[in-house]
Amino acid sequence: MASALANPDTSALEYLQGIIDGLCELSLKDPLTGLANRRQFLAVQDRAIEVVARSGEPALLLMLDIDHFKKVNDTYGHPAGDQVLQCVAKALESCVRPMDTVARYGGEEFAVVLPNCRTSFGSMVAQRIREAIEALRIQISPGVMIKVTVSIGGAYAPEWVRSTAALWTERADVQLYKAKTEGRNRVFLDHQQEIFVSAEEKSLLFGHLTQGDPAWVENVPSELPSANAPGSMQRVN
Ligand SMILES: Nc1nc2c(ncn2[C@@H]2O[C@H](COP(=O)(O)OP(=O)(O)OP(=O)(O)O)[C@@H](O)[C@H]2O)c(=O)[nH]1
Repeated sequence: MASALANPDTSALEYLQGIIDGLCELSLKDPLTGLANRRQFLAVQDRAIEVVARSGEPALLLMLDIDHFKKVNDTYGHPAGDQVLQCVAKALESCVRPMDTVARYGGEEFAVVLPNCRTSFGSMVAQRIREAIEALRIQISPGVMIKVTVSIGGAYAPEWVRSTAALWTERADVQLYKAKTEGRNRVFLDHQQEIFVSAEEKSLLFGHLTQGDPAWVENVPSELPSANAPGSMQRVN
């Protein structure tokens, strides 16, 4: 955008395009790390859920949180903390495929959406990320090198339930919480093989059935258990 503004020969159309590109960049990227911001992350997550529902290809969501990050800020200062966030962001990007999306979820928390990630690879990928961060040596000032670790929680998008992004994130967050409470610098994945349907998900299911969506009629078992308390988990089959 800056170059478009600086060049007096730039046509009005190019100038406008520059502004639009700049605004898109601002609205989708985290300014500190250059990663996708939460807005873009949510869009990517929604797309991944659609693909999983249509193709059945498993998609993995990893939620990562830097361990004891407050200590980094308190000991070395906020700019050093920012530097750590930037280094971790770069390392995360180098660990995944171009088709995967690394996002800054907020503060010292990151998220990675991995479409088409076979369930047998999930732990391997997450451990590789954990090890890569542990191996980082971050120079925050001349002669001062620090290292950090991350805790990681992951969950696969349910394959036939058109789940919501919020519920998917919640399941990964439960695993992240486990990783934190079990000692940090570790990975926990939701290996739930059976499909559980919350009351909220069930209302989505019924919604589609009443609209007569044939894809849903094909996939839904003939007997669905009745919903009890709101938010209670129900097993289907
Ligand atoms: N430097 C910097 N710090 C940030 C930023 N966003 C959030 N933080 C800091 O991140 C820290 C998060 O601390 P806590 O939530 O206590 O978590 P923690 O110290 O990592 O501890 P655990 O997560 O339990 O391992 C706080 O000190 C925030 O100020 C940022 O953009 N830059």
